[in-house]
Amino acid sequence: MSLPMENLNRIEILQPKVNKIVLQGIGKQFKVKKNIVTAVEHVDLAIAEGEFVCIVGPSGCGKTTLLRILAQLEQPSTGSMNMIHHNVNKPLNSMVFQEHAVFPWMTVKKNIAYGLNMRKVPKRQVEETVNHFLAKTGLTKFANSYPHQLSGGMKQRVSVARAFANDPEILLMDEPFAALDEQNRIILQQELVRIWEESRKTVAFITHSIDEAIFLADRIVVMTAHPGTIKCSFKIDLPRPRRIEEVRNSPRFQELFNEIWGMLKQEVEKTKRSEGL
Ligand SMILES: Nc1ncnc2c1ncn2[C@@H]1O[C@H](COP(=O)(O)OP(=O)(O)OP(=O)(O)O)[C@@H](O)[C@H]1O
Repeated sequence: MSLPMENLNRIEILQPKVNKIVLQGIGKQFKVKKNIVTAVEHVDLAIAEGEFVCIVGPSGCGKTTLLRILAQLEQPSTGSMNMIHHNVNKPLNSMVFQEHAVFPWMTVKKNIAYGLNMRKVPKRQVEETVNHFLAKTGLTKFANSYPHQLSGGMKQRVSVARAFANDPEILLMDEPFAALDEQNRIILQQELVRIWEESRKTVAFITHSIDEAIFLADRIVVMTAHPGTIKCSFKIDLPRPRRIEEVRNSPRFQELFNEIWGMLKQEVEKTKRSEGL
């Protein structure tokens, strides 16, 4: 069931969970030569502690801009953002990008350990954590390899392992599997779900794929066409732990897909019209 914007806040207040992230009236404008481009406007969004939220929306609607605001890489032009940071000795957030942003001069092991070493975590703990996430992402055999010796899917695994090993309170993921072939994408989605179900970190994950969003998320937020704002939100009431075959074969998956696509399609069509297509 889609939730119109006016019901969103009321429902979020009724949720017993604590909000980890609260965005109110967020807007972002960029100056391009003499013009002003409004990337996002009037974004009201709350993400609960431990919630996995996927954000979908038509191309150019401002998803990445919103994620960069959450990562504090971009300053909003309007509105306010509050994030609860429980343990200041750990990072508030880590970001995983579409293109595997790994350090080419470091081995897989060193890449995964990077954030922990920067925080001067004791060596033994670094070793344990790195070995744990090497195993979780199937990279143990490649611990001493360099990124150029790995496939695209394996490099993206390194990025995911590094983000989890860093142990942030919030994970921000910008289409992390978009550049992968379908088989690798499915395997990484399944691995991500498995790792996340153990840690239950707060996640904001951008994707163009409704299938991927339904499989991963507790809630899917649909954005409008450019300039992007929040259109509606869908609770994904599929049981966990999730297995991709079971999810895709369930009648509920089809229902959710149709409802979400119904909402998203209108925005994609608006985008096409505005581009004169
Ligand atoms: N640094 C910038 N300077 C100027 N304009 C920008 C900048 N970053 C984003 N924009 C503009 O803001 C709008 C939203 O861009 P953004 O990349 O956030 O969208 P998106 O939904 O992530 O797109 P896509 O799905 O295609 O990746 C676009 O019109 C884009 O051109």
